[in-house]
Amino acid sequence: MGLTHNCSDKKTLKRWFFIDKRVGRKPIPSKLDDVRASGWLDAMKSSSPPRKKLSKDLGINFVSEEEVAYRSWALKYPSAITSFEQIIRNANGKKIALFLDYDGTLANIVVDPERAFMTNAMRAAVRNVAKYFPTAIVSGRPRDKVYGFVGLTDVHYAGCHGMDIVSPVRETMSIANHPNCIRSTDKQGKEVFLFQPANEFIPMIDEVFISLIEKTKDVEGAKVENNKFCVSVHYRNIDEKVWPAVAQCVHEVLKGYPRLRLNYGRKVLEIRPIIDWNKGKAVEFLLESLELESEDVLPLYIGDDNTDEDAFKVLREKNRGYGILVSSFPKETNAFYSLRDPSEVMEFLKSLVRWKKSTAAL
Ligand SMILES: O=P(O)(O)OC[C@H]1O[C@H](O[C@H]2O[C@H](CO)[C@@H](O)[C@H](O)[C@H]2O)[C@H](O)[C@@H](O)[C@@H]1O
Repeated sequence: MGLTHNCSDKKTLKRWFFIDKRVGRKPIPSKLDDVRASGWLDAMKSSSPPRKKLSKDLGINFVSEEEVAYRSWALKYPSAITSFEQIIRNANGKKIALFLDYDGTLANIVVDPERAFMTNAMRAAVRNVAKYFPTAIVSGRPRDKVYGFVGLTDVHYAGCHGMDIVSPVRETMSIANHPNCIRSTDKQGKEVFLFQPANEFIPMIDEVFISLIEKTKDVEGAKVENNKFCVSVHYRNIDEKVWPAVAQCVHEVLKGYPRLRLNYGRKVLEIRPIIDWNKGKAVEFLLESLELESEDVLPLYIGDDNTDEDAFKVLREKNRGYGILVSSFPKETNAFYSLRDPSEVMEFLKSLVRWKKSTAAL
């Protein structure tokens, strides 16, 4: 009983499920060796581990195993809240610039990507912090979409993992003459640079999107998002037993597109162009266009996902600033500091504002 190439074959998908439930056998036919051998499944499983239930406090001083592991990990990546004074000391009078990821950083992870709203309290915190520090949001979502969620005009936006940036015009920028850097006007009528280095991939991304919608149409819980320069295939709401079939669909489609590659996000497979551009490059671009490339600027980048690692890496390697990883479980990272979740991100942003106000009053 082999699995056909066509993952939208209803019978095949049902068969996967049924056999596994009935006899507990692994329903992995040979074609799936591709996705297993290449480590896709392991990466899918580890991309966003489910929150383990914390053991109940039984009235005695009890710290769960997970908490012990987290605390020991946090010795290497200390909390940006408890290390706040240290961060400020290290800034040593430099101007702080803030880069913020969206999903999992400014908004909690939720089952429906269309409903990943940020709270009004978080919006107010971002609005306030942007009054005192240059602030940019760098998201995997299309720029318009993330703007739709955030709705603030005083922050800068880079969408699609940095493949869709609007920035102030700066004639001296090396990238100003790049064919994909065009002058445009923003919603307020201001002249801006629109930098979309993966422009030529839009038709290819549309094609892949249509083909993945078709192939996954019978997979319960599958969601395919067209993010203009990349495609997200969400498996958060798919039964884990069907993940190999979904991985296989994506694998099959990608075979026909050697100029596209795969990234793992939080319960999402992200297909994107093979170009030398990522969130790290986007941060460098924004630092330059916002005239923040000087040594007197300390960039802080807060993010929760694998794609944010590119930005953490740039800051670490260039010894420029600090990455702050948002994670409630231990994870290898290029960040320097950590925060557990968006509520701690909000607390950190508020601390920055309080500190700025207190020093301004001196
Ligand atoms: O760079 P980000 O702003 O973090 O965007 C990355 C992806 O975020 C969204 O997916 C994630 O959040 C969803 C809502 O909480 C969640 O349902 C999903 O499981 C997460 O992977 C977005 O939908 C993706 O397109 C972005 O690439």
